[in-house]
Amino acid sequence: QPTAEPKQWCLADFEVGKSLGKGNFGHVFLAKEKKSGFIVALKVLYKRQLATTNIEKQLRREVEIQGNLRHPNILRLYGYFHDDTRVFLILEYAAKGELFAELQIKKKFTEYEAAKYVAQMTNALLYLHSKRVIHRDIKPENLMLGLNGELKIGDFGWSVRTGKLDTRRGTLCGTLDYLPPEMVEGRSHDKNVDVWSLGVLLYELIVGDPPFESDGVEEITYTRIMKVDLHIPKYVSRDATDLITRLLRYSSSDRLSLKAVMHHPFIVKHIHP
Ligand SMILES: COc1ccc(C(=O)Nc2ccccc2)cc1NC(=O)CCSCc1cnc2[nH]ccc2c1
Repeated sequence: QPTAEPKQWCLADFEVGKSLGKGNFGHVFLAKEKKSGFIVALKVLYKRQLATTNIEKQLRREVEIQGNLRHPNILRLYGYFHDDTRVFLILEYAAKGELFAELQIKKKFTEYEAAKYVAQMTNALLYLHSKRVIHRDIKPENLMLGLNGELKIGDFGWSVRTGKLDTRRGTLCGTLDYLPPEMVEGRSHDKNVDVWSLGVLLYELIVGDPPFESDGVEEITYTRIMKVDLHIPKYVSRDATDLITRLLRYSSSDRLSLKAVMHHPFIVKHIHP
C-alpha cells in the first residue's frame, strides 16, 4: 500500500464560487472540488504581499503541523497549491461563518451558549496542548462556526506568521484585548496564555465586550490588563463570575488548568445538567 502522497492540486480541480470575505492578507472563496463535489474554502494569498520569501517552507511546515491536527473544534487545512503569482490554501468550510459576526448580531450570548462555546474551545485547546501547540491567537474573529453551530478554531498563530497584529476589528486594540499580562509585558509565555484568552472569551461572550477594552486607547488597555482591572457586571451568575476570576489571574501559574475548566460548575451545570 503506497503511502498516500499528498495530491498535487491545481485551480482547475475546483469550481470557485462566491467570496467568503477578505481575511487578513487573503481573499477567501467558497469552492467545490470537481471530482468529489467536496465543498471547501479556498484562501488566495498573493505572493507579492507575503512577508517572507521562503513562504513555501513556512506553508509546508504549516500544512505538516496542521495536517496532523484532527479535531471537530479545529478548522482543517487540507493542503495548498500555487501558480506563479498566488498561493491557494485549501481549508475546511465553516458553514455558519465567524463567531464574531454572530456576537455582533446578538450583542451577547446566554450563559448556556457561552458555556457550550467555552467547553468546545477548552476541548480544542486540550487537544492542541497535547500536540504541544500553543498560543492560538484566540479571539472571536478567529473562531468559526460549523454547520451545527459547533465552534472551530479558525486560524493559527497569526502573530507568529507575520509578527503583525490583526487589525480586522479596525483598531489594533481589538487584538490587544486578548493578550495576557506576560505577553503585554514582553515576558516569556507558556500554554497558560490560552487559559487567560479563554477567560477573556468567556467574559466577552456573556457581557458582549472584552473585559479590558478602552475604546481604542491601547495604553489604557495595556494598563488594565497588567492590573487585571476586571469589573464583572452584577447580572453575571455566581458560577460564571467564579470561573472568569479563576482564569483571569495575573500570574499564569495561578490560572485554572484546562482540565479543571471542564469540571467547573459553570461548565458542568450547562453541559451535563
Ligand atoms: C486552519 O486555518 C488556517 C490555516 C492557515 C491559514 C493561513 O493563512 N496560513 C498562512 C498564511 C500566510 C502565509 C503562510 C500561511 C489560515 C487559516 N484560517 C483562516 O484564514 C481563517 C478561516 S478562512 C476559511 C473560511 C472557512 N469557512 C468560512 N465560512 C465563512 C467564511 C469562512 C472562511
